[in-house]
Amino acid sequence: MNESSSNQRPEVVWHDQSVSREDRERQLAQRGCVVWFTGLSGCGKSTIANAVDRKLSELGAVTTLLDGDNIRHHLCAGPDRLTAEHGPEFAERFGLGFGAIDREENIRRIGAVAELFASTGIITLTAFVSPYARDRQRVRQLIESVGRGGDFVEVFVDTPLETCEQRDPKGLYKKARAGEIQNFTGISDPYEAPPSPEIHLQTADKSPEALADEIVNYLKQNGMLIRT
Ligand SMILES: Nc1ncnc2c1ncn2[C@@H]1O[C@H](COP(=O)(O)OS(=O)(=O)O)[C@@H](OP(=O)(O)O)[C@H]1O
Ligand SMILES: Nc1ncnc2c1ncn2[C@@H]1O[C@H](COP(=O)(O)OP(=O)(O)O)[C@@H](O)[C@H]1O
Repeated sequence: MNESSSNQRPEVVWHDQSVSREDRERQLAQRGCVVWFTGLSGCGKSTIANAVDRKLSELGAVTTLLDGDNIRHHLCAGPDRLTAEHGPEFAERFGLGFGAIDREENIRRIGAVAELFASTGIITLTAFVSPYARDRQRVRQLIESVGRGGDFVEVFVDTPLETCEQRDPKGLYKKARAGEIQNFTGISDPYEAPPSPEIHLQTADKSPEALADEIVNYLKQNGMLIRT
């Protein structure tokens, strides 16, 4: 792949690497891809993604899991986490919150990291609310333009808001309803459901294990796991 045409600055030039993606995928006996979970807070993204990760690992696949709460500790930390070490100006510039532009940058960074993993032949699972269709579409474009069509597998974890709010494992819905958290997805901020995800998980009355099996079967059927 040659990205020099997309560079804005001529002094920054794309450098092809000597071990190709195909070499790495042959070695791993799998196809690098991004399995992108999206849905409301509490819909089950982390639980199902962890179950998929474990099942794939048991099948001998090489995987990684990027999970919202963890990524917001470091790569996409908020201003509060950055101030002590980097100072207020840096924290203000690079720290991310939950406004629309902050979420856009959050998803852009994660998309770029996911692309790096997928290009190394790794089955990359991501679990982010990612409420905006345009942000997810941009990641899809990146993954598929650097890799191949079908490398971006969007998984809509479709759990009704009422169920998520009943679960409320972190007490965030309660705080959002009380006005203590602003821009809370589903309460005071939008969630744009994917119109045509590769996998639409209707979670009602299904266990995380059963839902994870649906995803593993999709990956097997679509040639991501060459050894099985
Ligand atoms: N305002 C607001 N809206 C939504 N979610 C919030 C908010 N504030 C904090 N949280 C907690 O942060 C987790 C979502 O982070 P993400 O990085 O996945 O969000 S996003 O993709 O940028 O929209 C989300 O994690 P999950 O519950 O695992 O989805 C919440 O625990
Ligand atoms: N299919 C399911 N059925 C019942 N409970 C579930 C299911 N999936 C997740 N849960 C529970 O819902 C809560 C939120 O799940 P979690 O994976 O943390 O959601 P998210 O990552 O989308 O915020 C957890 O307590 C989890 O055990």
